[in-house]
Amino acid sequence: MAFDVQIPVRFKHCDPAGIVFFPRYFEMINDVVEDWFAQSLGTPFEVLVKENGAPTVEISAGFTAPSLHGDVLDFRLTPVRLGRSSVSYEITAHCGDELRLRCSGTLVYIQRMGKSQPWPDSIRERIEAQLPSS
Ligand SMILES: CC(C)(COP(=O)(O)OP(=O)(O)OC[C@H]1O[C@@H](n2cnc3c(N)ncnc32)[C@H](O)[C@@H]1OP(=O)(O)O)[C@@H](O)C(=O)NCCC(=O)NCCSC(=O)c1cc(O)c2ccccc2c1O
Repeated sequence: MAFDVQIPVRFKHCDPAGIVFFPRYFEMINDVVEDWFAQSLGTPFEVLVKENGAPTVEISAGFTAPSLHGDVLDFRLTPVRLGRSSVSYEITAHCGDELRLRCSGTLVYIQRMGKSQPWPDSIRERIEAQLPSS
């Protein structure tokens, strides 16, 4: 089961050429992950960060067509691997039928500013239920 969210391309996202500048895509990707935790995993980051964290340890992205101010991007996040303390995901963003980006990333559940920790059962169970093989 995937998590879907729309993000409109705003003036602040665009470079002087009028297209989304790539660091802004990484901010959008983080927004998608934050929304996934809040809306789908039952743990908003503002709650999670009180005693824990979830830093990204690996991320890669490919950009297949430019996005313009006013476009509405349909982001889809799919968790693809769940470990003891890590989760790997894939994200796509489309505008209409056109693929604009692909991304794969891994984040790790940690003690605040510390070492990796096993996922709490409440989060683990929700991610497990969303893995493609489930
Ligand atoms: C995150 C670390 C502290 C982990 O180090 P540690 O020694 O505790 O654990 P391990 O090395 O044994 O690994 C645990 C776990 O992670 C998997 N893993 C580690 N590295 C990779 C990798 N490169 N690619 C894929 N997977 C990896 C490993 O296989 C283990 O998996 P299991 O499932 O088997 O447990 C340490 O790595 C670290 O500090 N890294 C630096 C992280 C960082 O600075 N990232 C930069 C961006 S910060 C960021 O994005 C971010 C920060 C926050 O504070 C947030 C807080 C809240 C929400 C989001 C945040 C956020 O996005």
